[in-house]
Amino acid sequence: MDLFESLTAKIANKNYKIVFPEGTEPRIIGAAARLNADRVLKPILLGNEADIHQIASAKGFNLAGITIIDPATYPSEGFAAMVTAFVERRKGKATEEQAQTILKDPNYFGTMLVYMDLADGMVSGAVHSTGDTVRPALQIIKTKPGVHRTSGAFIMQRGRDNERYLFSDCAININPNAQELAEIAVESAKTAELFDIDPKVALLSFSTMGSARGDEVTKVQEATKIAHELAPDLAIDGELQFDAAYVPVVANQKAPDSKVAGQATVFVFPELQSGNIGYKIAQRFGNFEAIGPILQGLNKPISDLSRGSNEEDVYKLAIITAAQALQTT
Ligand SMILES: CC(C)(COP(=O)(O)OP(=O)(O)OC[C@H]1O[C@@H](n2cnc3c(N)ncnc32)[C@H](O)[C@@H]1OP(=O)(O)O)[C@@H](O)C(=O)NCCC(=O)NCCS
Ligand SMILES: CC(=O)OP(=O)(O)O
Repeated sequence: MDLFESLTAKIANKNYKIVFPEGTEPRIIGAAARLNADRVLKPILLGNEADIHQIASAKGFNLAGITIIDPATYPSEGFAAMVTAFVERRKGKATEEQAQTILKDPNYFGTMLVYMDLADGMVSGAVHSTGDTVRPALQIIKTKPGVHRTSGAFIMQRGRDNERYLFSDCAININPNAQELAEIAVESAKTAELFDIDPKVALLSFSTMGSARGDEVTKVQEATKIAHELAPDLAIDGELQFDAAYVPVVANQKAPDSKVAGQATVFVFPELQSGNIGYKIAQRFGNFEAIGPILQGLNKPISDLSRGSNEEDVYKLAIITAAQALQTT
């Protein structure tokens, strides 16, 4: 079964509420209208109601039954409760006065709806940068016990036979150290399983099993060792060049003893430059559909779109976000 058919079946009838802070963006409105019409989930659009309806009617989108919340006119009691919850969560890092201003930002407002269980997940980033989209989640939702860093994974899929992989971290950690990279690898395996990918995890480098030297290579070697300690039962190996990880004949030559080389399904990049560039090359040259970034390791699901996303990407990432909610509700 197609991944999205199977995820849609899993979340059907759960009525998950997914909040979209960029409620006046046509790609968001279009995706929300479809998600609502398909009865996949309950979208909440943030923004000025008149503006949203005007854009929807110009584009022919039907918003009947969709909740619209305008943070500017949110009931004062509800806003006061939000301010109190935010100040308490930030523990001395924001005053009440600062909170009043911060919570006017739609990404903070939407994240607070999730934190306060008024929504089950959030999808944003079609207009905002990743930093502006995820910072509220890092500060408010925070990571699950035992996870130190959230990271951003992409499901990469292509073709009718559902060729599907996971790439990470393509979104968050600019230069993770060995410990952080190991944790990203282990979290990525869990994300892969959630989306029906059998995790065989390759820690990528420009070196395969010591073929080159340098601090960058040592970091990946150390991360592989730590990842083995963190998850001894996981199929995980490194350091591997991409061809050694992906192409069986190259794997035979470069890493003949590896149980991952040549058959990797989860590709962990050594730092963000290569991760972000790598997924976009596979997407734009390789015709892979890139769904994400899916934020891993957070207490509740928050997803960050690429600003290059289209309506279909928004639709699919909302389904992924609701599917993550299955794990947390
Ligand atoms: C994600 C990012 C915005 C966070 O940067 P930042 O806001 O400057 O982070 P700070 O160091 O000020 O930390 C802010 C808070 O987030 C937390 N945090 C930062 N990075 C985190 C991570 N990876 N996981 C979990 N928490 C994190 C900090 O602990 C801090 O929490 P606190 O305020 O409760 O103490 C930054 O790492 C970044 O810009 N990454 C690249 C994003 C990007 O452009 N990607 C490419 C396109 S997808
Ligand atoms: C994930 C990503 O690269 O996001 P953007 O294209 O918005 O920078």
